[in-house]
Amino acid sequence: MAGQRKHYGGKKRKASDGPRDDVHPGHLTKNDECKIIVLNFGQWSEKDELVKVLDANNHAYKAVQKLNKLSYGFIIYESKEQRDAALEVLANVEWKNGEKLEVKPALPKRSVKPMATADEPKEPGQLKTVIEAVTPWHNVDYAEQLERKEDAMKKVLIKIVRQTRKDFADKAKRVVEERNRLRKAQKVASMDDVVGGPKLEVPVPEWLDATGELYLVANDTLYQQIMTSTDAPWEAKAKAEGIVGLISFTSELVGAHKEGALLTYQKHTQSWMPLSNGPAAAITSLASLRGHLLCATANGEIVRRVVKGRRDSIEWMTLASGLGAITAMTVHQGFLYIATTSGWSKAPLGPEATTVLVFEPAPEMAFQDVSGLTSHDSKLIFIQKTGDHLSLVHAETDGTVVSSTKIDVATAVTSFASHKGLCCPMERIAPSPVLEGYRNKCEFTFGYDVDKKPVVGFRVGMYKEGVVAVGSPEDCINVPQVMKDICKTFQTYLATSTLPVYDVLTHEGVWRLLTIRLSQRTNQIMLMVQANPTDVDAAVWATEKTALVSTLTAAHPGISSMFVQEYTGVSAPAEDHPIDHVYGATTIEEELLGLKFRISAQAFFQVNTPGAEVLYSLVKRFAAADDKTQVYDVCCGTGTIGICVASEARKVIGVELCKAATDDAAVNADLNAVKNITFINSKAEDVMKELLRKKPEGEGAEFVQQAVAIVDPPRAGLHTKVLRSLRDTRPVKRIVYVSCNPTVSLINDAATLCGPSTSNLRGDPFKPVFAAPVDMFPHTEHCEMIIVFERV
Ligand SMILES: C[S@@+](CC[C@H](N)C(=O)[O-])C[C@H]1O[C@@H](n2cnc3c(N)ncnc32)[C@H](O)[C@@H]1O
Repeated sequence: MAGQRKHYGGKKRKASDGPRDDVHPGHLTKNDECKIIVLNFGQWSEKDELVKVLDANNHAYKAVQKLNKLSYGFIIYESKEQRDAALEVLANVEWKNGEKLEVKPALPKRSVKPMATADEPKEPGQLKTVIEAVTPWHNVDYAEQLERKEDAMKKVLIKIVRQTRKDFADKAKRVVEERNRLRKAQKVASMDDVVGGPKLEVPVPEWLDATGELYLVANDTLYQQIMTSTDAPWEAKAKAEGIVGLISFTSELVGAHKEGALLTYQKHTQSWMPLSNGPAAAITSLASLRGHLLCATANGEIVRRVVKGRRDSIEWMTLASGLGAITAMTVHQGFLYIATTSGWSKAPLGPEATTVLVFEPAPEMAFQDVSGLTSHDSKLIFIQKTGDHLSLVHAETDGTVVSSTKIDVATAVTSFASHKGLCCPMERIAPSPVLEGYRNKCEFTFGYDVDKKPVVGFRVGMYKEGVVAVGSPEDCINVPQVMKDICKTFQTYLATSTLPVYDVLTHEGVWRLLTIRLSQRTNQIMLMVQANPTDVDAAVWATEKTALVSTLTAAHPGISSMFVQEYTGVSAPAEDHPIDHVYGATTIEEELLGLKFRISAQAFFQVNTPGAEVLYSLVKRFAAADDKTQVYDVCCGTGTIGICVASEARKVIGVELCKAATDDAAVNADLNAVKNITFINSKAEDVMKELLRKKPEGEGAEFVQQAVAIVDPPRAGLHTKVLRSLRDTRPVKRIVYVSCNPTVSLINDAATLCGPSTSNLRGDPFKPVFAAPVDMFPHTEHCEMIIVFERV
């Protein structure tokens, strides 16, 4: 470490002295007021990309900030006034792919509030216990955690449809505008006479019809209408004997059987699967309210399903009674509407609606003989018997009829629903094989607890919400015991150390982070201590490191490797920031699916080893590689996925940014005697285009007929250049996308792979064909998701 070490050699401050009180931690700097956050920076990992766009637009600013790890960036201005004026201008500036910059004023650092201490009143929700902060779902039954994650992943699949549909609609609009412009320029009367310019037709792929379907049951048959027009044909889809209610519920189509059971419709097999028991009284209609299933019963009640555990213990809570014969119901624009034999009523959906519903008449809906009711795109849609036939009526909320179309497949309907489908079938979530102590890597923070005592553990809330207090990891169920023990030893050591822990608010102090890696199969332990020894005398620092190594290794003989990283910066260091090896081996070894993997300190490795085995087994199955397939393992880390699939493929090429990881990957191929794999140390965006275009090389290259890309990018998702190259390379038939951030970057990347082609985005679109969530992080809301894309 260059530079002079001073101050702490003279024992000015000790860890036990606590944080400095004289520095106001929540101070607002001038810069904080003058920043704009660019939210959709994600696909451009470097700030230069934004600089280019701003310069091309002659935009004045002071600086651009972007951390490689984050998917957003900042533009800094000289003054608040300049910032405010820039906001409007920037909203119309486009990234190079035509996407508009998504900008808003950055939150001032005021949001970083002073650390709350035990004697200060706490703002509700600000401070949590460590267990709440690290494993917020620790109290939730595991079966229910899986249920919640499955529901969240289904929403991802629905959002992919919506986003892609929107992209097609926007493209169609742009085409019409362009044709109009040309029509005016060429002074011709009709669009047909326009010479040049894009074709008016923007064909929308069929899978996008999943956004809107109507279902009805008549003659014991389930019929479906794709909502392209009100008179679109009704198609028989499946047998539906005894189905007396239908509802789109957490993205599944749920049916109520006349004998009481609730069933889910399986689109791909066109069959019904049991969901749960129904209430005691016969069901006449179903509705979905804030994630709860409501049933209207033949005895005039509305009851809510209360699930205890994972669908195994069901109770029914009565929300309203004495309503007469309810023939149909739906939630629509803040009300629960019911149609009964004596007219319509509606109940406002206030906060108490999941415990009690109070109905009032809805005279505006003066429609008789209604046997099905749903809400779609701000309209009420219902089925009404008029004379000897049924009509499908679309109406406004004030009762105005927008359209009424004869239904010609039936004269009586037992149930009816609108349904927004998933973009592709999804497997049930694969649970984590281990629920406790599953993390093979943890990053512990040094800091002060709420009583200002130095501690090594986890922050008890979000830094951005002003929480800097740290708590002991002792109660964290996802942390292995040996890691907790090492933290305890370090904490005892802190009490004797002359060096204080780092204070994130004053940027003073030394001990910053302790990363522990534990190989779950070989029990080797690697430690990385991050410290800021700027103000420490060099000799003192050297003595301290020696003392630390001997204290920790004496107390924990399992420690096989130790590093120290000196870092003075404010936020996280770059991936390749140097680390000093201070003890034992430089790597540890882990085993996965019977294969061995060397792991270096800076290389990525999946944090849940048995979970990774589940994930990789699925990826291998979905990649469906054969001896005619060239596999690209994009963002390959230590080569784990590529090495696991290599035995089935003709050839595998791994691409990875981190040098330590590609070095490991090459060693790992040798360790496992895998010969048909090579690794390239590079940013994927810099090499993928060329790699994909290159003719297969090496032994058996002439047999290669298709390419499969397995992509496992960081949270920001794939770089646009990689997405473009994948789309624009015809031999890429299948993409297996493994996402650790499905609710954000996966949706965007899927829309890019599947959306309309543009001048920047060439090649036939892909379509999602299959999805499978994997729970790698029990007791937290995080979920890993795999989606397989194939060419349309
Ligand atoms: C989620 S990890 C997956 C690693 C590996 N597939 C595995 O399962 O262990 C993402 C990897 O992408 C790498 N990475 C990040 N940005 C990259 C880029 N622009 N090009 C290539 N690799 C990148 C990271 O270093 C990290 O190893």
